[in-house]
Amino acid sequence: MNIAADTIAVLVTPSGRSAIATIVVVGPTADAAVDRHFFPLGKTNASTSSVGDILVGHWRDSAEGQGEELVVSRTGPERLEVHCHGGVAASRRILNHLQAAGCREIAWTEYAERTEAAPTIAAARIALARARTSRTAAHLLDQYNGALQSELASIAALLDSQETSDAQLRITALLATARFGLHLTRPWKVVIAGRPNVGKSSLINALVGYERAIVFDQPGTTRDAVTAAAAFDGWPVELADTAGLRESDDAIEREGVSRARQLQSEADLILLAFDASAAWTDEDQQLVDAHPDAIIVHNKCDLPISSSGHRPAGLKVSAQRGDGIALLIETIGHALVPTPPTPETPLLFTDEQVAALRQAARWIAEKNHPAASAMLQALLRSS
Ligand SMILES: Nc1nc2c(ncn2[C@@H]2O[C@H](COP(=O)(O)OP(=O)(O)OP(=O)(O)O)[C@@H](O)[C@H]2O)c(=O)[nH]1
Ligand SMILES: [Mg+2]
Repeated sequence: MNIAADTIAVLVTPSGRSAIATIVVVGPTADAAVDRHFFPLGKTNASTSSVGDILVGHWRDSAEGQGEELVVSRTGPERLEVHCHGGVAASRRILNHLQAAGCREIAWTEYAERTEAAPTIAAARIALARARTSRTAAHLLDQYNGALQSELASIAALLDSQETSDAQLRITALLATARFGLHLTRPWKVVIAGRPNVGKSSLINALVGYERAIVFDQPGTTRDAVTAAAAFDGWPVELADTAGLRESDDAIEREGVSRARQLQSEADLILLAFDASAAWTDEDQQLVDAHPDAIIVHNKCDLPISSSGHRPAGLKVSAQRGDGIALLIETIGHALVPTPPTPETPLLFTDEQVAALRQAARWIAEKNHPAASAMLQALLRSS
């Protein structure tokens, strides 16, 4: 049987462990490809089914016995869905059969791009699958429902009617959303830094609620950076515990300290931890001066607080007892997103969107309005 190559097969469920996997087969030869391997229990097969039909049967190739029992449903004139066992091997086997029957396999992301009405909508659908919290998903759902799309259309209309300064203002406002928007699919990076033995590992454990990092009463315990996924106030965070900052003769510890400094430079937010029961030192002050935007955390507040030295204001916590941890979590959430966007706010949430809008802004500044307009049109509509 000669089956044309413009029929596609795509796995639309994630490749994790799930009960059921769904493979969409769409194109002029979808029926023939499925009929090769699907043997229904009833009289109706893929070719003779009507839209809405759900068929139960077995999937096998000629060399196999019974094959796998599964369900095929017709969801369009040239569109079938195969619902099989959710294991990776089960869906792979069916995809291999469909490929051998002439279907072209594509990734679900490409399928989203082909089937959604516009690039920003497809991008939102792809990003939604990567959202880690319901709060980030809500903002992405707004974009899926057209918030960004309609803002881009308004800007394009302004450009077309020569209202370029308004268009420029709206683009600038949109670009300002990128810092937040890009984090909807990438966790904010929060690093806990401080001198050895102040309780950094204890803090990460208290913040994530389980024993992620080793806590020990010897300074220099944490060598390599330890990360944990968490969500604060609904914002996904990658929390990193790092080696205590000090000069050391130990090569491994030195490597840990250099890794700690590297992570600090990449962080969205730094928590500087100090031991409240110990005297405030010049080294402590140097750390605070080097990171003026950091959240200062005075740990071990269950012990008598040392009054020696000029200890700056900060959050008082006890990682060991849990005192102050709830307030610290709230403070982190607020520091990451001081003013969360209201529902339905248009947001830029991919690097491509940011690059395109920056380029459009440059073109408007250079008075090349047709190029800026074309850039927006490319974002608005699939080619
Ligand atoms: N009393 C008291 N002790 C604490 C508290 N937090 C940590 N400790 C103790 O302080 C010691 C060091 O704690 P860690 O969490 O390992 O400190 P660290 O900053 O990660 O240390 P390094 O990895 O060596 O840099 C341990 O003995 C902890 O039990 C606290 O809130 N109160
Ligand atoms: Mg540690």
